[in-house]
Amino acid sequence: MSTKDGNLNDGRNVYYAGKLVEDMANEPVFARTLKFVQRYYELQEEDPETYLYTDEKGEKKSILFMPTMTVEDLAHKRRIYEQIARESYGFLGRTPDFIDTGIAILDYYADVLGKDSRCDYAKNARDWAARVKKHDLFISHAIQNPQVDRQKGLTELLNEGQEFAAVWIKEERPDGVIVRGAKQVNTLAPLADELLVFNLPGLHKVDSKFALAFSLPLATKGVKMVCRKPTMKEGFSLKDYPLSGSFDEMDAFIILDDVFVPNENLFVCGSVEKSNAFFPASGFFVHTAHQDEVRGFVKLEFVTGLAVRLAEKLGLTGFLRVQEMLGSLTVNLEMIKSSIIASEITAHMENGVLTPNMQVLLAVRASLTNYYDEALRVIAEFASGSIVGVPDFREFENTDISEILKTSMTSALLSAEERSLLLNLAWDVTGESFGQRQRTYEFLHGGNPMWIKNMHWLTEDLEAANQMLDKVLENARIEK
Ligand SMILES: Cc1cc2nc3c(=O)[nH]c(=O)nc-3n(C[C@H](O)[C@H](O)[C@H](O)COP(=O)(O)OP(=O)(O)OC[C@H]3O[C@@H](n4cnc5c(N)ncnc54)[C@H](O)[C@@H]3O)c2cc1C
Repeated sequence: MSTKDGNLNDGRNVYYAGKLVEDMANEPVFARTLKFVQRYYELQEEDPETYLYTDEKGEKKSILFMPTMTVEDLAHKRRIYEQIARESYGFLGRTPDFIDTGIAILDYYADVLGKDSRCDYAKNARDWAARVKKHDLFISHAIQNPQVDRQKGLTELLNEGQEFAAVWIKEERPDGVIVRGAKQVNTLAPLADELLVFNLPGLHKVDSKFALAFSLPLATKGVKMVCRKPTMKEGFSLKDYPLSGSFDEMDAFIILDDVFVPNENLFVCGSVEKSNAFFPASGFFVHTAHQDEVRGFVKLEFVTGLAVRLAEKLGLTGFLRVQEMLGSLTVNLEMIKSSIIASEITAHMENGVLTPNMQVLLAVRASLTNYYDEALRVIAEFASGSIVGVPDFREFENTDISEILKTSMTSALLSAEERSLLLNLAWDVTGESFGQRQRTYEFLHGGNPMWIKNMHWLTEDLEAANQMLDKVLENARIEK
């Protein structure tokens, strides 16, 4: 049973539309998206030269598991991320390649996890990475805690009786721990093989009960995934909903209801210091960011292309204001493309792995949120009221109205049906719940932009700026 095989009826507890899902394949919202997630595996069969590599044991593995040693390795992986993202036009954010990037280098970073009297966490992480690579498992990740009260610490909340404000160690046993709690959103978890649970940095000394990182199969007893409402519209064709008809990237609220985590699945247990180190010091943060920004670039490319297409087909390109708006979008796109390449060229060796420049990737992440929004605003403005004047596509087959409808909606640039298709695509991206979820995703999935910017200025190299400032101030000071 695995994502790769597509048989997900392994006893996992997925709650959707008010009931426990009996057969995942019978729910279109899962089945249709799964097909696109599985493209990741199909590409390996279709083009093994590009999508596989030979590891140190001489075994063929997904190229995503290849540790990056040279700038060309990073560039090669970028091209792979791009191709995988193009399968969903960038609208599936958490395809298997995202966590694969961290698994690829975990061997090199695992020592940071150390060991204690319970177990050897570094070995656990290495064994897990080897298993994930061998079976090419799809790992979903759950980091962010439910938004209960961000002004209070986790221990304080637990003492107040909030058992689901985060995931905590309820009971310690010689062979493992019982954990309880929740994570607020986990994208594509219902379709994955395993769940990787960990914390962002920020635990306090008193929070040792919350200091955890572990992975579990989704069918583990006590793991409950409660899905949000669908954005996919059933009963309509792709002509009406070209994107939302295919790519509902389901998000779920994760409940861990007294779940047993065996020692061998633990990567952190009880150490606040290790929990705070897990994301940045395991290499996951930076390597997943490389994949994530490339995927974001593909999506930005898609919406930029859509804006240009709309301007052309709706006869808007003669207006100076429209030309400036389009230029702004293509400038944004070029900035993102070049910056991703810059993050590779300015990479550095870390723990024996060539690691992209995080400062550049964070700049991309912070900018993408704004650039994506800008493209959406341009699309909405260009498509204007036309976007909500598009009929149900079935009207084009309705003999009562079809002829006059086609005549009245056709322009010199577009037939009625082509015009409706294009506007439906624009509506999917800007207006539909699908588009709104995608917008929220771009704004928040990589962390609150507030924190990204906070991190960025604190770590920016401003030495040259400071030297100039010192010089100009000194010159002014010494003037007689
Ligand atoms: C569509 C979507 C998919 C996602 N998928 C995943 C996933 O698969 N796995 C996963 O782990 N996460 C996922 N996320 C969660 C994502 O990681 C978080 O939403 C994101 O990190 C923001 O955190 P938050 O929602 O807890 O907001 P918070 O950081 O709590 O921010 C909420 C508000 O409170 C303010 N605030 C919070 N703390 C402070 C403070 N200390 N000081 C001042 N102001 C503060 C913020 O400015 C903001 O206005 C997803 C999110 C979205 C929207």
